[in-house]
Amino acid sequence: MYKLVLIRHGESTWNLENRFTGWTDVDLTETGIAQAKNAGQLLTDEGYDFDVAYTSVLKRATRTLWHVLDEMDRTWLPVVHSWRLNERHYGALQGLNKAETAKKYGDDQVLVWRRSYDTPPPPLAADDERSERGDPRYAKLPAEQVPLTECLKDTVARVLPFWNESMAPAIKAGKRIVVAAHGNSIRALVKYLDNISDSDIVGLNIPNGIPLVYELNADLQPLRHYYLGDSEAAAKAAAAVGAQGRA
Ligand SMILES: O=C(O)[C@@H](CO)OP(=O)(O)O
Repeated sequence: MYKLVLIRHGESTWNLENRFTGWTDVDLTETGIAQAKNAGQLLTDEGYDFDVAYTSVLKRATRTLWHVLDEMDRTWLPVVHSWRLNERHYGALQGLNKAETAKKYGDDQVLVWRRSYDTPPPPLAADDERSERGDPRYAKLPAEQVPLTECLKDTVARVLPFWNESMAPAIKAGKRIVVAAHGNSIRALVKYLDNISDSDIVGLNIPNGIPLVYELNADLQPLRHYYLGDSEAAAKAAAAVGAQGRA
């Protein structure tokens, strides 16, 4: 049996301000730092240890990982960064307040933009100053691979090659891995692992900074999954994430 640990980053400044974030590179708040440290402490208390860590190229996930590894006295572990673990790109919604957007367009429309499997939010214009095209961290990608918007289906399509080519082989080689990523890149992975339908994935929300453990069989099929620590608190925090897009 293998174990895979997924952690959504701690609270970010734009989580606090309730703004659509996507690929915008905002930092953690003090609460977010405390959540990340707490996740590291929980993992230590429960006897977890890792051989390799994975994260995105965004600082809220990277710094979450740093705090987790620091708490575990594992700052020396190899860390693999990939843009493929980035948050789902939020297109022209990046920067807007979620509740205000729901006031303007309605809760149902915002739910579609936030959680539907295959309807992307309106795209950014390529020359919009918010576009990440031209950002040095994506310099090796062809410009058209730097998204202007994404639905979850698009995110699944770019997370899965990384799972298949890097993470899954590492797990099968016996490496214990921890992944610090984002609400929707984790939803993409969970949808694939648990084979969740396009309609059921709408109801899945991932809370900040709580380790989500997947137990996998030899073929990397999930046997069970659970949040470490207080499961009621995790369920409440996930429901609160769901409510962020209401007017
Ligand atoms: O804004 C975002 O990028 C994500 C995660 O914070 O939000 P949501 O939960 O609305 O998909």
